Amino acid sequence: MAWLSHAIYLPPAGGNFQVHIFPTRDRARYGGGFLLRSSSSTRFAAASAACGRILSLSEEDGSPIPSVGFHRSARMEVETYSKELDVAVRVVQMACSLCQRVQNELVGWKRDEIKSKDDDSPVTIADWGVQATVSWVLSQCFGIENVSIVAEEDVQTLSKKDNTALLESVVGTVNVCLAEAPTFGLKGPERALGTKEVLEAISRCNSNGGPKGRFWVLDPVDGTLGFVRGDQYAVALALMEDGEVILGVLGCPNYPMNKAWLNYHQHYYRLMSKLSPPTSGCWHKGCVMYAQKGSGEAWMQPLIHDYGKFDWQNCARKIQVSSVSDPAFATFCEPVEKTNSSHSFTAGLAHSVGVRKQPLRVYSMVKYAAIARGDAEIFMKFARAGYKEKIWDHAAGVVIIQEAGGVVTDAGGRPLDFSRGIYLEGLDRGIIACSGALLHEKIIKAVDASWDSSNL
Ligand SMILES: Nc1ncnc2c1ncn2[C@@H]1O[C@H](COP(=O)(O)OS(=O)(=O)O)[C@@H](OP(=O)(O)O)[C@H]1O
Ligand SMILES: [Mg+2]
Ligand SMILES: [Mg+2]
Ligand SMILES: [Mg+2]
Repeated sequence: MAWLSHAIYLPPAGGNFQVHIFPTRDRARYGGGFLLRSSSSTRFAAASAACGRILSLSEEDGSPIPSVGFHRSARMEVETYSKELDVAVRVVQMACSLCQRVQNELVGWKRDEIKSKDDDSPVTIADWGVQATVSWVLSQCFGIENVSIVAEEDVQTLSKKDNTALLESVVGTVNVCLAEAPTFGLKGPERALGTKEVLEAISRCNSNGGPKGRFWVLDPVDGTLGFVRGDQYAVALALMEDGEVILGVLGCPNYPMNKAWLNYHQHYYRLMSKLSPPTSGCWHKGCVMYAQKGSGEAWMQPLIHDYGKFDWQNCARKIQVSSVSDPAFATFCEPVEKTNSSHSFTAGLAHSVGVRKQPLRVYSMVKYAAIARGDAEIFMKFARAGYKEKIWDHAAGVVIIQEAGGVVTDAGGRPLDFSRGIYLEGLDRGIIACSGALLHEKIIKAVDASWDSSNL
């Protein structure tokens, strides 16, 4: 925890600058928090990035700051998350490397290595492997007693007697990945983990979330269906504090830094690797996006295979949502599977607001990534009645879109509530993410106009 005193922040490296504080009325974007503005616009980025979540604000004499107005001088208690963000980005990079290795071996997979869960959704070595790896690394970096994780997978299937070969594969995959930790600037285990330790690491992710305290939210492989089909998927890690998403990191191993390579990627997979990749080096490496709430910035870096040789902060580039606000030129994306979201309802909505392009159907939170970096303008998801959205399917993506300048709410225009356990309780009808407020408002109105006549 750090203090911003008299509106002058002294960064650890020295130097100082003024920070002006504005209460924000933009609840959908900032959840009613405070915005920081430095006295010089060039310093704004540094100021907001340097400041973490604001815990309290008061006048110099300690009296509370009124809720409106402009403050030149204030005391500000902030929580900084630089270590958490650094570790989260590195471990997501490691997890992407694990997934790529497993996906590349996919062709040789036996069917029994892809398991079906009770809801018939698939789960693989990569899902368990990433969950074990992230859990182990976070515990190692922050202390086992300080780490609480809400995550998708459990050990039920893996612990069954007839799945010992599968469990062995998971343990092997985790150990190969953890052995790489030093190349990502992280500490690996002194000796390979045993079966018990891997199972423990997976099962430790048993937090139920909620409105208080700090916990991580992990979807080890989001879009497992896309993953097993050789298509898009994401590794999603978020940090929550007192019910708010503070950090979001999204690893997208098949989503190239440059959109132009995406078509190539799809073509490449369709032809089952009969093509040789383009010569431009890292086309296939995918990307990792990340953002810290309230910073007003979102970043993207390529998948990196050797952190030791890489100055990752310098190879990151800032991302921003698209500036297109005319629906006629907008692209809307949605889930691939129509069982996950009503394609007919969104087609009607798109038509009624004047969207002309065909929907971009993409597996996983790569849809959030597409909005955050301006490859698409609208994301809509309307699950069937009775389905409850889980926080790990959205947390990381939401904060990244918001910090890249976009808007994410439910269909009633309210922010998604991540504070009520593992589900997005109280979600009104569906999820709408847009690059800007204008498009967002149009979609919300269109939902209201057509909801009653829908079968949802
Ligand atoms: N019935 C139903 N309705 C809505 N959502 C569901 C449903 N079943 C599953 N899921 C969750 O959807 C995650 C994948 O969502 P997507 O939006 O990427 O859908 S799709 O794969 O593109 O069709 C997927 O995440 P992963 O399990 O991590 O792949 C699920 O949590
Ligand atoms: Mg799943
Ligand atoms: Mg998921
Ligand atoms: Mg998953």
